Amino acid sequence: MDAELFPRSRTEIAPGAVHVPDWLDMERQRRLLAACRDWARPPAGLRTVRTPGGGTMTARQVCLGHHWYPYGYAPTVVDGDGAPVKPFPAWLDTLARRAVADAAGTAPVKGPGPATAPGAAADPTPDPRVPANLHDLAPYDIALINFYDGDARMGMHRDSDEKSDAPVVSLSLGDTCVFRFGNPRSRARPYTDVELRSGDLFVFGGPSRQAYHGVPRVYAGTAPPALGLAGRLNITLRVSGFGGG
Ligand SMILES: O=C(O)CCC(=O)C(=O)O
Ligand SMILES: [Fe+2]
Repeated sequence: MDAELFPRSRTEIAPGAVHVPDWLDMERQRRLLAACRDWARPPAGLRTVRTPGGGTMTARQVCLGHHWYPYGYAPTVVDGDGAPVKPFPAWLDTLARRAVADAAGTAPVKGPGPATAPGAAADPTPDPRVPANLHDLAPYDIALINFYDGDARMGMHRDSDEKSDAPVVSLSLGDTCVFRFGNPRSRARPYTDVELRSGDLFVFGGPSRQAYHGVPRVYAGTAPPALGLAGRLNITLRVSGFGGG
């Protein structure tokens, strides 16, 4: 869409942390946005997250599969309306596996393959582009969907409440942000600031699975007009490792 002076390309930001620009085309972005709008509805919809210190997170959030709250997971919205968390659909697991394969650079094809309609049953046949070892990964079963509007941002943190070291898959829709990706030891430098735009994929696993990361800035009004979203949505897909579903 943009005529870039320097085209954006797949980049390894840190060991095991890969940025794949423009992974979702506009049609897939629209479908994912429509799904997010459904998930955001009550019950168990978009909520403001309160932190134990008495503060609130500026990004509002909705979860699928397992409900995240600071700092753990529950089957119901224990810090909200108490409703059961919405189910994690099989098509998001398929999408996450394709994302991991594409980010690893083991799959020649860019993009998530045939569009999978939200709500559609997952295709049971293995995707030939997904390397065999990915089929051994436990299913992705958690989605955290963060909505950033106004001055929303997210402080440096680790995704450490899961019991699996499977890579975290992050998809961005809407406004461009600065995604700060650091190291597993501290919130401080070294870190790298990456611009995440609508449709971009970011995967972090391996030695970067426990790296600190955050969103210091969102550029309001930068979403592609064709998407029809004011603000930014981020969808992070994770493997719980909790066992027993
Ligand atoms: O919004 C983002 O890009 C990051 C979200 C995130 O780090 C999280 O939900 O744990
Ligand atoms: Fe995170």
